[in-house]
Amino acid sequence: MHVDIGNALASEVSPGVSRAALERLDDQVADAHERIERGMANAEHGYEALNLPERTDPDEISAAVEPVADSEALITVGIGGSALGAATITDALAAESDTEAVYLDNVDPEWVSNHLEGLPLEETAINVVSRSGTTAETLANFLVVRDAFESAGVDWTERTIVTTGESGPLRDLANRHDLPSLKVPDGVPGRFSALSAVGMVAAAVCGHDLEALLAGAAAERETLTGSLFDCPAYAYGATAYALDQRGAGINAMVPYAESLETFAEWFAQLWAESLGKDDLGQTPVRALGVTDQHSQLQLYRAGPRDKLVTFVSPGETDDRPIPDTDVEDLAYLGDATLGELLEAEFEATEASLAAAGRPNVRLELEAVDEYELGGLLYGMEAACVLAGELYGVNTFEQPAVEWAKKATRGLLGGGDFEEADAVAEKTELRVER
Ligand SMILES: O=P(O)(O)OC[C@H]1O[C@H](O)[C@H](O)[C@@H](O)[C@@H]1O
Repeated sequence: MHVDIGNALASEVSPGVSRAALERLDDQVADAHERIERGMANAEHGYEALNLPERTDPDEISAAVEPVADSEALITVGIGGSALGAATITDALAAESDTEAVYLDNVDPEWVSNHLEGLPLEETAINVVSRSGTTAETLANFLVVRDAFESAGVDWTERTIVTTGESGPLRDLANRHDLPSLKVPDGVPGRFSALSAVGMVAAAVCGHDLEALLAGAAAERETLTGSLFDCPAYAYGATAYALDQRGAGINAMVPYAESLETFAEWFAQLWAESLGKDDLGQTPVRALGVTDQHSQLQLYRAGPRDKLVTFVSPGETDDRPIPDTDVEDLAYLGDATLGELLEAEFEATEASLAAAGRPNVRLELEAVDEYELGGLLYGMEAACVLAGELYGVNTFEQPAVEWAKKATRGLLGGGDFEEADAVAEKTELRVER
């Protein structure tokens, strides 16, 4: 991954960060890097995630998925960090796989039923992922999926792989049915676990190259040094932090490839859950080039100066010529390809923001393949850990998410939680038709 922060400089945009300020920030980056290296060396909670390129064993994952390796479809049941990393990888590489990868993260009943109805269950694998093994949405969806397999006369125990923590209800279930199971590595929070079994079981079932994913991540790990000027990941994390400090409290992630749309979702969880605490943090927004040029660009170029736009350039992609036409005004299109049009729109949009003095940063991939994806995921995780150090927040916890979880359990009779009482105490000011 390369990063270009030229359009974040104060000489070009506002808010922007001056070269002198970046130099000063680099001292803080050096201190943060020392802290990060120490955390990695001591396998501390969270920091341990940055050791995954060396710790993850691709052979263990390949062996676990062996019985279902050639499945026509794969249902991954998980949510948040237990789904988005896997989905980012398999969505990005979908064109290279014959396996249809489906993710059941939501519990919208109609949506779940629609997904299950179209699948050839006797040729479908189930990948259940939950670090805690207790997440209501995941466990509920798994029970629904199991039931659908049983109703279709398919033995789900032959087709299921479990990835979970050392203990918990899902671990018990895996043991009881003797299911192939993998462990969520210790010290790795869900949103930092894409490069472990959590994200890579789905990739393995879909036939992707796990070693290349890890090699790309390992190459990015090699760039982690004490200076943002030598490390793309730190350059991104430090620039995003500095811009937030100067008023760009929103970070719009805009990949210029359909295949990377899920990456923006993964990034949103990483950035929001890791940095959104103590009244601090930068709000991630998901967008897609070129589509959202025609819906959101107006705001990004002319709205409040509270945004950083992060572009992701996918590098080399398959191309398709635009057929010639005898309509004179459209003749210029016939000389181009769809890829050239996409690239021109990307460069034009980037320039249009810079010309309006709006900060933007470019993440560059050479291609959307395993190696580059491994580097992108690792690089953004390292950027996030660095940003967390600069903000001074606890990057690896998410206490605010727990409140609604408890309230939900309380409402469903799953225990006595005072949070559930607050639901009944809601203030109403209804406007009725
Ligand atoms: O993997 P699980 O324990 O099922 O957790 C899944 C997700 O749910 C939680 O609410 C957390 O906020 C996320 O960080 C986590 O990734």
